Amino acid sequence: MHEYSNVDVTLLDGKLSKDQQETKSSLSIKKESEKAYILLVKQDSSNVFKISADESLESLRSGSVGIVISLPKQNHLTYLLNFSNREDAINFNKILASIKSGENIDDIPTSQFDERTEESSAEQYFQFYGYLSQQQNMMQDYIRTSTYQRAILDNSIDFSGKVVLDVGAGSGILSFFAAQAGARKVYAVEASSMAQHAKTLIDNNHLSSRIQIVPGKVEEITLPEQVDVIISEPMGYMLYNERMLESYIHAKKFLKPNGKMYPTTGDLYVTPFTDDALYMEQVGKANFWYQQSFYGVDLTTLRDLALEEYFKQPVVDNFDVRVCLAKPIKYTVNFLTATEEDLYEINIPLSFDMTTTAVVHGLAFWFDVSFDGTSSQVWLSTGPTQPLTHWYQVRCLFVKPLTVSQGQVIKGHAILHSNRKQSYDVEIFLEIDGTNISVENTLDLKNPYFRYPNGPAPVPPGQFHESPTEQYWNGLPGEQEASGGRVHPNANPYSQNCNINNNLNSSGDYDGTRMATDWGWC
Ligand SMILES: C[S@@+](CC[C@H](N)C(=O)[O-])C[C@H]1O[C@@H](n2cnc3c(N)ncnc32)[C@H](O)[C@@H]1O
Repeated sequence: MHEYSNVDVTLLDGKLSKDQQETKSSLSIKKESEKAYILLVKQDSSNVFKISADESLESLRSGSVGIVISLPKQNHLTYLLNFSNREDAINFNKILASIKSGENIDDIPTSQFDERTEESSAEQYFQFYGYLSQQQNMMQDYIRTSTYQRAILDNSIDFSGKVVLDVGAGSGILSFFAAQAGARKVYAVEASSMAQHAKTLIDNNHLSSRIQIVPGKVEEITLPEQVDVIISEPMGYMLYNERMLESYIHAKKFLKPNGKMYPTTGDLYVTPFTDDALYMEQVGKANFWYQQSFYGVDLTTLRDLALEEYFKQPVVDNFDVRVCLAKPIKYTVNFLTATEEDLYEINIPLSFDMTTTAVVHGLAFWFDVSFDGTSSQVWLSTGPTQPLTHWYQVRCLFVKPLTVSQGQVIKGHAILHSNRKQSYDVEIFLEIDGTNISVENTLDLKNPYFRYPNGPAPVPPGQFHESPTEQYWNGLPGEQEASGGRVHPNANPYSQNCNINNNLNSSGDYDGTRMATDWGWC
């Protein structure tokens, strides 16, 4: 069934009685005995009309939220339906078009989410988020959760007495922060079975009068009122994985004019990197298939395919920022102004001035998001110079690296093509400017290689410009004075922040979305 709330209806030839002209009715398209019907129901549950939706029905968009429908079989009665938002009007019109073209109503996707998602992907995705352990994994990412709490509490002026929508509430943790900041009402929308657990937490924290769980997908639920603020944590690997940002943007149909979005902007950074160890590791794995007599079997014909397969996997881990070869390029999305369509294909033109001669093995990615509150702007960064988060950083390798000389310019692009697996195919291309020497690859962001970092990222070789032994011993306590009290030049930037103890889930499997990690406390 397809449902739309808060629809105003007007009979254009004026025959609709005053009683029938009840505003804010709910409209649905239903199937009964193999026939599709449009049903308009008033708030008191009485019917305004029930008409059969078939090929004879005529419809026309009128403005951004209006649709005129005309019923030739009923003396050309003509109604103007004004929807509460543009998305609903577009969706309703699309469904009418499908019905008129003879499509079975059961085969028509019920929402924007369904339209862009394979059923099997959605099933696995929401099953994953139904586990308490997965919610815990995110909640225990201290940098992530603390930054959200600071962003909300530092801007309590945006929340106090306000109505808030939490998109993908999970455990409800962000809804609790909104309540702590004084929100009058929070609608916590959650599509997985975690919704029930969140309700338990809300009841037990005596907040059921202020936080209301709304089970379901944000694309498919209705709310009784428009909201002042939308909060969410929709970021996946490389910012865009999971395609949940589209659900976050979709939720703007519930936002009052000039409402706020927490987070407000997302910046994806891209830069070329060099890392022989990573490159050789991937080639080494594929070289297993070079064997001519593995238990007496010749495997060699599959070696090239294996290489292709390994290099299709984006690598999720952390690295020392010195593997980066140029200042990163930034691609910004403002969630207040972006549309869902803007995220279908993300095209990032690239141009880097090489300040050193190097072998470029691929492109490195990370992201920052900002919370633009009225009192203060707060940032959450997943960059290699910042404390590690459960998003790590992501690197996409070329099968053949590119050797570039100092002073040369490399140009190209990174294009993220969305797919129906709630992820992206990542197309990367680089060319040395003024030559025809280029490299390219297309990777599958849905299937990354988790290269679990067990401690600080190693310093790239060749970074010492003084004797490391002298530096170390002169830097020991008691030697501070002798060394001029300088900070050890190769101090691990993370060691002061967090001890990260990563464990894969017990089966060692990739869990489909975010890696199962066990976050140690700082
Ligand atoms: C990354 S988790 C964040 C959970 C929680 N907000 C937090 O910060 O800890 C995303 C949550 O959004 C839910 N979700 C994803 N897409 C959704 C959608 N379209 N509608 C409703 N919930 C969704 C998932 O089930 C998951 O629990």
